[in-house]
Amino acid sequence: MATLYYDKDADLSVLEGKKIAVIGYGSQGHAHALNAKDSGLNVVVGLYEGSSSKAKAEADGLEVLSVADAVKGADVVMLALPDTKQAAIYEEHVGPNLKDGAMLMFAHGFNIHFKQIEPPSTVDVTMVAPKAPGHRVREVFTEGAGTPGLVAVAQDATGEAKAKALAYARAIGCTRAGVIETTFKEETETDLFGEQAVLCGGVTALIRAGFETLVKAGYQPEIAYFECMHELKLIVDLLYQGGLSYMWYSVSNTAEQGGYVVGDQIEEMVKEEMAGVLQRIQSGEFAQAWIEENQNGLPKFKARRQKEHDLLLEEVGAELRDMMPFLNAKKIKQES
Ligand SMILES: NC(=O)C1=CN([C@@H]2O[C@H](COP(=O)(O)OP(=O)(O)OC[C@H]3O[C@@H](n4cnc5c(N)ncnc54)[C@H](OP(=O)(O)O)[C@@H]3O)[C@@H](O)[C@H]2O)C=CC1
Ligand SMILES: CC[C@](O)(C(C)=O)C(=O)O
Ligand SMILES: [Mg+2]
Ligand SMILES: [Mg+2]
Repeated sequence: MATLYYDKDADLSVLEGKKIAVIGYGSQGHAHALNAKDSGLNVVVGLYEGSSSKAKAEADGLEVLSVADAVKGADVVMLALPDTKQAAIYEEHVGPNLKDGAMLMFAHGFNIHFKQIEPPSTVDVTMVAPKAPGHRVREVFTEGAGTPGLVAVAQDATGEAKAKALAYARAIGCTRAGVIETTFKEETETDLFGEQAVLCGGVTALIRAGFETLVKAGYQPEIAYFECMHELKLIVDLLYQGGLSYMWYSVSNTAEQGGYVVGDQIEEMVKEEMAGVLQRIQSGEFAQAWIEENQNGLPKFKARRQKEHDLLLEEVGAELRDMMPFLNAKKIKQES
């Protein structure tokens, strides 16, 4: 049985009056910094000169310092930086300025588990990994709720690492929903597997394949979009609220019967592939390839991102979302 922590198990006062440095102000960083500030903690943000996030953080009422100055004297340092940039930034700006007894934190275990960062024995090393995209971590918090998270301690130099990590989890709203105790290894491997095989890779593959099958067969792209993408959110809402049973209860019996028959076929087709995906994560093969792709300047990653952006699915979807102002549709500028 998993060990779960809620607000009642996390004492925020252990971090009150301490300097909390959130390094990076992207998806996770902005949510951590703002939620922790709203929880009454003393937060500064660390960014590089010229960062596009700097003006945003300042407009949000946060003090922005260089990474080195943010880390100096900090009691807690959360590395909310892209995984593949963390090691170099740690080496140059974080490690040399980290005080003894500070807590170095991660939102994902990649760099500790794959040994890209090896902190000194004088600091606590912990993780609070929200199981949600950062923008939702912030939005849900402002609605008075929270996103679930995972907590892990890799190194306990002070004897207080877990209490401080739980206090941080409370400050960003995770203990409102439930925080599960884990290890860096378990978080890293399950997170990579989830995002690759199910949440991001798996789901988008099903959407693209469904959309393209219908369009190729001559059906209107707008109908294919509603069927394979828009309605997915409404189905997922049912899963989120009541699990598989509530979703099956809400859809028609015809959908349920077809869903079982075809769903079982698809499951059979992907299970072996999924085992391979997990094996490549566990062996470090995925991590190594991803680190090398970054070292080469991301040619394959950028080409694949452009291909996704250029899909008919994306063009049709943007037009339809524009007709539904209540969606608060988001537009992403494609980097060159
Ligand atoms: N995205 C998510 O929802 C989730 C992410 N995580 C983990 O959280 C961590 C952060 O990921 P994510 O939030 O996606 O990252 P983002 O890419 O969204 O944000 C990265 C931030 O780091 C800044 N940055 C980049 N280079 C430097 C530098 N040299 N010095 C200082 N700041 C820099 C960026 O600035 P600029 O804007 O100028 O580029 C940006 O503010 C990762 O470990 C990730 O695995 C965990 C759970 C979910
Ligand atoms: C599902 C993707 C994720 O793991 C997350 C939002 O939890 C990430 O790395 O962004
Ligand atoms: Mg995740
Ligand atoms: Mg992830």
